[in-house]
Amino acid sequence: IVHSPIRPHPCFLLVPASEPPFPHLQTPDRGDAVWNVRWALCTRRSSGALAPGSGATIFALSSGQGRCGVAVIRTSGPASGHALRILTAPRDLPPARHASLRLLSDPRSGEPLDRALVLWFPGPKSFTGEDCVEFHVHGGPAVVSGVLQALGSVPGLRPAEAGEFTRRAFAHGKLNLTEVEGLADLIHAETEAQRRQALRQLDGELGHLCRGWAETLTKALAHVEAYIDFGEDDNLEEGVLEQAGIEVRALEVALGAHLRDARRGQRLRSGAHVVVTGPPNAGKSSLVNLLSRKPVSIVSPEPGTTRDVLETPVDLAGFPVLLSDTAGLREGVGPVEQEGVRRARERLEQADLILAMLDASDLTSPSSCNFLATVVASVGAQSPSDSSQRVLLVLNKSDLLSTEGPGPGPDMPPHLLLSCVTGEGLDGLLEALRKELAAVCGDPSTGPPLLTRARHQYHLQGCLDALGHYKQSKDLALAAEALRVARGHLTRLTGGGGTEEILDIIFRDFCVGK
Ligand SMILES: Nc1nc2c(ncn2[C@@H]2O[C@H](COP(=O)(O)OP(=O)(O)OP(=O)(O)O)[C@@H](O)[C@H]2O)c(=O)[nH]1
Ligand SMILES: [K+]
Ligand SMILES: [Mg+2]
Repeated sequence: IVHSPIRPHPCFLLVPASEPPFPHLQTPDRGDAVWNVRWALCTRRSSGALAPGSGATIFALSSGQGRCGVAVIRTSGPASGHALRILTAPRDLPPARHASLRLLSDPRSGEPLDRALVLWFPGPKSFTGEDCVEFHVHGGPAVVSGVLQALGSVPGLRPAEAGEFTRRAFAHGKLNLTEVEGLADLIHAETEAQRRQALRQLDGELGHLCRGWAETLTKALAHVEAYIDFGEDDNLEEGVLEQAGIEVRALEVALGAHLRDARRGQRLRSGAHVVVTGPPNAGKSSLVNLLSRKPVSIVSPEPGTTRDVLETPVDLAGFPVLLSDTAGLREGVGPVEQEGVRRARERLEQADLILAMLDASDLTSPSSCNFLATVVASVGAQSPSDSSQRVLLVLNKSDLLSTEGPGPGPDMPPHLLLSCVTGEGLDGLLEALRKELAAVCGDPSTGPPLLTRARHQYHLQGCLDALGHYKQSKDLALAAEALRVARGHLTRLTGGGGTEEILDIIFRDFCVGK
């Protein structure tokens, strides 16, 4: 099988020249690659096995590429059971959802391919909701390609496209859209916090929350529609409109709270911006190298060594971070360094968290005092709410304190002592970073489920705006429409639709007409 990674390029099925399953086709010359591909395309058309459409059964290597201990090959679709039977002939289907040891052989030549564990998942109790099979084979490339070729020779089977198993799971209602996103994030998670957040989303927490909110809106809509239809009717319970108003206001508060947090989940997905700043020679580059455990920046005793902004992705205490080293802040220098200072200030404005660094043995120098008075004071003065920048003051070169200076006085703002040379104070700094990053990114092990994508934020904001229209509209029909728009945003967030449930609720919640 040659599987093109470029979508939507088709996958070519190469059938061994020795065993043409279609006698009316001419056998290609061995080793003639182009011929082989053309010939395979002919057989593909003749067999109809690769016809597009969800009726097809798909197969793919689901574990990573390359040599490994065990490789997992999956199939999904109606011909899965047939394929399993053919590859494990003469044995019959194993019991459902039990690992069974089977000899796999090529259905065309009867040649043994591997002794493997096979799992049979009859639909709908499977990942995709369709009949699925898993082959746990030995992970050598020859075994894997042998089994893939054998599967490709079974009529009705074709190689899966990227993401097709998950798409089928979504189509069969096994996962909603936010869960699909969580699954994608889980596969790509690089840090612990990212993994936790993705797992929570895959578990459906965000989807669950949205469904709860959508239900509230459906109920409010049912109240309003009942009032429109049966307002004159004595049998309608009193205060239905007031009840809808109360529910909408409570929802507005909840949505507002989540939207205020909106950037946090996205930061956790794509990394928080942490910028190291300070006067020249404070040891900023030394700290960046220490935190990233690699020589990202040049360190030297010469002030003004770093000119450009140097950024490096790091895992800080389990959080994904884009760490930037910047030029030391000072005035009255040459044009190149001045440009470096300009870039440093620009980067500082984009920071989620600022690591402000000073030389602890040089706190009384003009550059230190100036830095404390301008940068640290101005950032620290902002309210420490989640939307504003956060700052950690680090006093470096603590190893020089006893010998060279008196150390920080009592009026120094809250700070951490560190020595990049001896490593003293690094644990304390990492712990402080963990706390700050948990505030910047949201702590995925505790807080409410986070909005991890701009799409989530868009729909929640759309919902909130529509609720605003609801409150403003004097006409009941327009109010009902605003609720419908609001609810549409929530259902689209989880990838759903449908309006039928409203009627159900009208008749379940009310005793209209008794
Ligand atoms: N004693 C001691 N020296 C340190 C420490 N950290 C850094 N240094 C030294 O301080 C000097 C400056 O370090 P850098 O990391 O280049 O400082 P910087 O803030 O990046 O300097 P610029 O890029 O020029 O602004 C180097 O000679 C380092 O070896 C420390 O904790 N203790
Ligand atoms: K330096
Ligand atoms: Mg530097």
